[in-house]
Amino acid sequence: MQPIDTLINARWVIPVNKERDILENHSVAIADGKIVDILATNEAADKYTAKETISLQDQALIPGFVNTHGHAAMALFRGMADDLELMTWLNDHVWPAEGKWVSAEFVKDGTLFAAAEMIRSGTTTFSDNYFFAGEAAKSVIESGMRAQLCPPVLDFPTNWAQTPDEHIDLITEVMGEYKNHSHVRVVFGPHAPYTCSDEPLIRIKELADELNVPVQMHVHETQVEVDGQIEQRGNRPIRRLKELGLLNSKFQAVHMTALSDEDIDDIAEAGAHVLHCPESNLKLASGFCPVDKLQKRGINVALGTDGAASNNDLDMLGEMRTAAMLAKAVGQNAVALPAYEALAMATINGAKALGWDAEIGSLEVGKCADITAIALDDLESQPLYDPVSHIVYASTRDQVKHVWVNGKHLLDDRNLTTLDKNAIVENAKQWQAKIKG
Ligand SMILES: CSC[C@H]1O[C@@H](n2cnc3c(O)ncnc32)[C@H](O)[C@@H]1O
Ligand SMILES: [Zn+2]
Repeated sequence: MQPIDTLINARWVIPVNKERDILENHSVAIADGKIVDILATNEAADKYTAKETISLQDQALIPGFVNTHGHAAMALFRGMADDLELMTWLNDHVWPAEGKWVSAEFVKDGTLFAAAEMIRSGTTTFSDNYFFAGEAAKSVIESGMRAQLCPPVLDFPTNWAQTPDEHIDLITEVMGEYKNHSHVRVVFGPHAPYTCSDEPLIRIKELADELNVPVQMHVHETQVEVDGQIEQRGNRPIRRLKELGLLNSKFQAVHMTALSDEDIDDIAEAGAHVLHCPESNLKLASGFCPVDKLQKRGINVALGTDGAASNNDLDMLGEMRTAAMLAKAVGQNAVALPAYEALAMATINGAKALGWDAEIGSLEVGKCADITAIALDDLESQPLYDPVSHIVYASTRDQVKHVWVNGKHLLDDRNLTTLDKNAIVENAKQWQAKIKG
């Protein structure tokens, strides 16, 4: 008998591996935060003595969701400015509000608030494109989640820094603090082609190469952006980034609508990743990312919610369903993005996009035990022919019952173990009262 920390028995284990397996009546054995075995439940009891055994009847274990793009602390602006197109939303509402309210305290509180929502909807790793990254990092660690932090660089002053160089210096400082951290990675997050001139982008490219870190950026969010950049700089945004040397296999391009065939060639040749945020794109009427076309060119497409101020939730189950539906509509092809591929987009593709796939993104021996359990026992999940179909097309986040990160139980039968839900709700209400004035 081999000693382990945790044995989870489940009706289904969906590893999201290359074989696209669905394993029935299987168990996941965990020791030192890692998956050490996945085996039939009737064999597990004879092989392992676990400090803790958890049996989940009619629940499915999947890899924790990887939310590849968002602005966590903006959860405190949820519902503040709805039903607007991107530039009106940013210029007339979001940027003025950020100028008034964003601070170290706002980011600490907002990131904890967002982390609580993400854990309760099955996300184990997220990417955060926001200011005061040092504060965000502390909240990530408190929550027990993993995060890629990509603090922004903009041409204009923000509450975090006055100049592009000051933004970059602050980013490299936080990067140094969290070098080799197991749960936090810090990368560059230049905001967008229309807010970043060549000079800071060239400096970011040089530093990213030197430090071997990714770059994440909003690119081709709308047709208006593309047309404006052609007029202002004589180039399409993706081509400009290629010419500046930024487009490579560590580049994470958020949104990617309004794409020409040449844009797709540029992304495919570079091996860059596309971070698709379907609900934010729909709500801001930004445009459509041609997911099916990109995947057929071998481009890795991952999934993100964007911030709760434009989505308006941080729910990867909902995002996955929307992505699967929208891919069919945009591709005019009902076969586009089938259920298992949508699940892969929300898990292993996200891990690949963040360069974290050696450790997370699938349930495989040797990987970290970042696991989400979804209940499929209630009326809404019957009859059940295929658990993956139900997870993608017929499940809601209240069905997320358990979440583990690195083997640590962060959500236990829908109760947060690292965060105080009532205190977080109270704190969010206080921010709302202040912001509303
Ligand atoms: C890059 S982080 C800081 C910056 O980005 C703004 N932002 C939030 N959501 C979006 C979006 O969908 N497109 C462009 N910019 C966005 C956020 O408010 C911050 O100012
Ligand atoms: Zn965004």
